[in-house]
Amino acid sequence: MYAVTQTKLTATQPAAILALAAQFTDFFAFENPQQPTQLFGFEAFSEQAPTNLATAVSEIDTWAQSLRLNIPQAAQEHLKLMGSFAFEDQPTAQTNIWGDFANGRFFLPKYTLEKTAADTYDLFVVANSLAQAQKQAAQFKQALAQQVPLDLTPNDSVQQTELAVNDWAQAVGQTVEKLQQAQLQKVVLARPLTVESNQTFSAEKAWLNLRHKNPETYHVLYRHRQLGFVSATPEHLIRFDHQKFHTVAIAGTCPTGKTAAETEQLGTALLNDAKNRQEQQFVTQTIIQNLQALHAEIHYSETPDLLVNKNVQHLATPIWGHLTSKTTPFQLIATLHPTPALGGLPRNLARQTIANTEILRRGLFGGPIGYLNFAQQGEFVVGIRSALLNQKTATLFAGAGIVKDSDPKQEVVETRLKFQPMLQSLLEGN
Ligand SMILES: C=C(O[C@H]1C=CC=C(C(=O)O)[C@@H]1O)C(=O)O
Repeated sequence: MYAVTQTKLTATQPAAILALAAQFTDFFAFENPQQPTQLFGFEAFSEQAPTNLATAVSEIDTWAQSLRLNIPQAAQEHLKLMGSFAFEDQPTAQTNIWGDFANGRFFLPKYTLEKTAADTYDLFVVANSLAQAQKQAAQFKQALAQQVPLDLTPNDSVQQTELAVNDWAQAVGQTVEKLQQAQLQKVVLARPLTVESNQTFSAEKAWLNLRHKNPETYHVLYRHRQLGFVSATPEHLIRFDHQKFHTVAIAGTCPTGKTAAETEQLGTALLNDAKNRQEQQFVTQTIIQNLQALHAEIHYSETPDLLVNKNVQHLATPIWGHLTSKTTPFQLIATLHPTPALGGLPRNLARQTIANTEILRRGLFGGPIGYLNFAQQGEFVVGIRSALLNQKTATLFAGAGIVKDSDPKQEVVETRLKFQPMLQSLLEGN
C-alpha cells in the first residue's frame, strides 16, 4: 500500500500555486467555476502515455485499476488521475507537433491540491512510506509559502499566422458540396494559428490570465516538461459520480454583442436559426443514442439553452442520468468521444474528412481532458479554445461545425472569434 497524508493549507492563492508549479516537470490545473472545483496536480508519482492510439483507453484503464490496488481506501476519493486522451484514435499522415502528448497522457500526481474554501486547500501527498509522504508535505508547504506571484506581463508577439486559411476555406466549400450530396451529415473542421514570440510562453501565466479574462468557462492546463496545453473550454464532456453522469450537447454558435441587450437579441436569433438548430440536434441525438447503447437511464431538456461566453454563445442541451451496466468512466468517455461537436456524422467518414483536410494532427485539441478519482468520481471536458505552448511558439486551434448550409466565409469568421480567448490571454495584459 502507498502512504497518503492530508494537510490543510490556508491563506493560499492561485498566483502562488502557479508560481510553484513552474518548478515541476508535470503540472495539471482544472477549474470548473460553476461547481465550483479547483484542483491542481504536481509531479508524477506514476504516469502513463498510451503506446498506441487505438488501445489508449484500455491502457489507461488497466493502469488505473492496478494503481487502485495500492491506494488506501480512505484516500480513494482524494487522489486523482489527471490527464488527457488525444482526439485521434488512429495515427494519421498529418504533421504532429504534440511530442509526448501525441497519444494522450495521464499521471497520478505526487502532490494534489484541492480548494475547499476561500484561500483554503487540502494537500494530499502520496509516497511509498508515511515518513516520506510527511517529509514531502512539509517541504511542499514551505516552498509554497515562499512563492512570489508570477509576473503576468504578456509576451510580445513577433508574428501571428493563420496557417493555410484560404485552403481551409476552400476545403470547407468542397465539404459543403459533399454534405449536399448527403454522404456526410456534419463534420467539424479546425484550423491552426501560430504566434511566435521573443520570449518563452508560460503555460502557468496563460492559465492565470485565462481564468481572469474568461470567468465563465473551464480553465485547464496540462504541462509536461516544456510542452504546455491550455484551454478555456466551455464544453463539458462528462461528469460522473459513481453511477450518475451529466453531459451537455454543445453546438451552434454566434457572437456575443457589445451590450447585454445585443447579446440577448443575437442569442434569440441563434435559438431560432434552422442551420444551428440542426448542428445542435445532431450532437444531442448522437449522445443520447450512444448512452442508450450502454443501457443508461437518460434525461434531457427538450429544447436547448444558451451558453454565453465572452466572445461567442452556443446552443446547449443538458443530458443526465445513470448507468445501469458495469461501464467504467473511461469506457463511457470512449463511447461518447468524439461527439459530433468535434467529430461529425457519420463518425468514421467525419474522421476521415478531418484527417484529409486539416494540416496538423489535433492531439489534445478536442480530446477529453480532466480528472478521475479512485471512487468513480470525476469530470472531463473537451479541450477546445486551446493552444499548445512550446518554448517561443504557441499553436492555437479553432474549429466549426460544417453542415450543408454552411458558408465558408462565415466559418472563417467564427473560427477567428474562437481564437480570441487564447490570443487575449497570451498577448494582452489584465
Ligand atoms: C470545435 C470548436 O467548437 C465546437 C464546440 C461548440 C460549438 C461549435 C460550433 O458551433 O461549431 C463546435 O462544434 C472550437 O471551438 O474549436
